[in-house]
Amino acid sequence: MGLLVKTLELQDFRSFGEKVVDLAPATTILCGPNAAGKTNTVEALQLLTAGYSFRHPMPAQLVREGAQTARASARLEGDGRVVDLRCDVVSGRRQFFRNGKRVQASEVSGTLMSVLFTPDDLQLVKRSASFRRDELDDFGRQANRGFASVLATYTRSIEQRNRLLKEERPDLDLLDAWDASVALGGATLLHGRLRLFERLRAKVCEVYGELAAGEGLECRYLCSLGDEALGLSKDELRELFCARLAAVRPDDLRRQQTTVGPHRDDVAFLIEGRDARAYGSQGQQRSVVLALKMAEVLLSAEVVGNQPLLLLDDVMSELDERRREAVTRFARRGVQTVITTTNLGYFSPELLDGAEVVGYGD
Ligand SMILES: Nc1ncnc2c1ncn2[C@@H]1O[C@H](COP(=O)(O)OP(=O)(O)OP(=O)(O)O)[C@@H](O)[C@H]1O
Repeated sequence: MGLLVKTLELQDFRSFGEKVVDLAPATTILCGPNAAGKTNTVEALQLLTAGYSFRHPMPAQLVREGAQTARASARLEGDGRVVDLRCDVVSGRRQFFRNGKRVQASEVSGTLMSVLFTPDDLQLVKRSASFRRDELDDFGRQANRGFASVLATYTRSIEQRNRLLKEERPDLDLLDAWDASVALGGATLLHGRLRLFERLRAKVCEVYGELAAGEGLECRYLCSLGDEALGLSKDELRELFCARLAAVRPDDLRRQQTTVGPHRDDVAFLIEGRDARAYGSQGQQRSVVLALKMAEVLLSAEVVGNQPLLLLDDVMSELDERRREAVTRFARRGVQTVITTTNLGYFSPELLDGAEVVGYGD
């Protein structure tokens, strides 16, 4: 069965003074009018399970206006275990605790993974490459504890290299040193990202086939180091990255930025061989995103050996009936799911039947 969230407690968190929500083992529907705090609740659940929030707030924004500190805590139970997760916001800093012991945000995420799906995600195929990279990296941060620090180290070295490139007369010895550091960090990041992508790819295609009556989907990782990077070892990737940095150096100096590396990569989705970004209908693009989210749920279960928590924020109103039914079937497969809505009319009688409805607002 694995770990399930039993209770969420919020104190001076976002719009709440005090709030306690008991979650059902299967589906909990948070229903209420706009601005009632439904997304704030989902945000707290994501923070406690993933260690970050999709809204990327400054810590102080999590504290209720007029209060000094905020607290979100969750009790998880399952397999004879009880785990208490807590996030305090004190003096503008977030502090995470597991069973009362202080831990890093990256350590929180290994306890129970979560997959969040919001209406903004439905644009994922159409949006710029950074959104697709972030989707992979956010998943990677939860799936592998080391991934977050590898990503942070690489991002810092790219920032430093770019800063140097922007100087009037960049010190070329220093640039050599940054190239070595960018190549090392970038190779580690790319290696981890590609392994994750490979595992996710098979599942996305399989789920898409089910959603779109057998229509064929192909997912490709578009690597700025070239297709020869795919399948290389970490050391080989570092060598390739070093060579590419040397080759593009004149261009990088002119453009004052690093033009190759995992921070420039993208993911392409091809439906029946045609790029979904350029040619896909809105419905096809939405099915790709839905398949991606479902694939993340399936892969989370494999990675941590526990079904993840599925968070669906106001997404049902954005989906047509066929895709809502697909989500409903998925939610009924034994994945603990929290869904927010302003209107229960979007839910089928089968979903409502097995769900706990929690009223928000008036
Ligand atoms: N730090 C804070 N202090 C006080 N109120 C806050 C804070 N942060 C957010 N809010 C309030 O929380 C409310 C938004 O809550 P939330 O986004 O959870 O609404 P919702 O129920 O999901 O609404 P919708 O159905 O429109 O998406 C807003 O009124 C906002 O002003």
